[in-house]
Amino acid sequence: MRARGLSKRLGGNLAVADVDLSLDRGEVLALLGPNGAGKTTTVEICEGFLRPDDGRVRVLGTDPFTQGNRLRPRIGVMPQGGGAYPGVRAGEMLRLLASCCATPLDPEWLLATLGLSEVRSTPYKRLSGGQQQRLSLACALVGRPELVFLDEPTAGMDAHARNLVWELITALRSDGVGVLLTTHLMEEAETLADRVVIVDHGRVLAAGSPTELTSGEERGRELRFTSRPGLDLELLLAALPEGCSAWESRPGHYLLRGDIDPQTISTVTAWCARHGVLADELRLGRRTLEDVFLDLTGRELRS
Ligand SMILES: Nc1ncnc2c1ncn2[C@@H]1O[C@H](COP(=O)(O)OP(=O)(O)OP(=O)(O)O)[C@@H](O)[C@H]1O
Repeated sequence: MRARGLSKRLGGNLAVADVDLSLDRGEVLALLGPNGAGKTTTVEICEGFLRPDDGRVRVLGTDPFTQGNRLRPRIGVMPQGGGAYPGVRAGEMLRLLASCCATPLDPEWLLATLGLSEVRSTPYKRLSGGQQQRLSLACALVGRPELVFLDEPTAGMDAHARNLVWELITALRSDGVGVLLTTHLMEEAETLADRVVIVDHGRVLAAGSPTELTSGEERGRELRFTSRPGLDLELLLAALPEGCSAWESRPGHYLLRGDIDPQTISTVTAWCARHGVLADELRLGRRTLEDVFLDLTGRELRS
């Protein structure tokens, strides 16, 4: 899949602004961003449900909007919120879909893999939110798609169900399926994705593998901690070795970058002691995707 310069205006808002994406077979691409970032709109353009105002997208060699009939049998779509006739039973729905596909997966196998065997005879409306989500995923996969679009695939799931879904997505990748998923969970993007595209307000803020986004040799290590806002960093900076930088990334959140060794940590805690405050949540290591988002926008991903 290749998309270049996608833009879409919805209700006066620029929901998607000049977005580039690419996804190969056997690859997981995560669109990571907070609510309203434009993830669903971008995915719906790639699925062919929305026509972009600008830009071009090709999915499996087709234009998804004008050649949807050719494309649909080859892709799987798990929309946000799912949706089905309320009285239909889980197994019945999956078998019905399987009967429309040329070479379907075994519905019973899919139900078992997603932990749904025991609710195969339960009407859709009586399934929990997480079970409805998993059934929606099973429906997206039953036709053995070459490429799948998963919009917030684990939203509302408990940890056990989420792990089942993560394992299945990993297995899809091993089978050569391309997976485009949206998420606002950085753990999900970090665990599953080969490449992550961070979006906010419809725009791509950063793109790369989780390692590229979170490390980068030039950045060195990072030390983060929280404390009282507005601490005077002058004394700390003077005591730090050359090449270290320190700043308050947002009120009460302090960040040090550079060649951080045990002495640096001792300097930081001594500086805190001089201010009569505790260095809370002191954390040394590489950045998380959450940190990347915070550094780019000054906001938390979940906000
Ligand atoms: N049909 C619509 N009419 C007007 N504005 C819309 C419409 N659909 C979405 N928007 C707006 O477009 C922007 C992007 O929405 P979109 O649903 O693509 O974001 P998202 O990243 O998927 O968010 P979420 O995680 O909440 O689903 C938001 O500002 C949203 O309010």
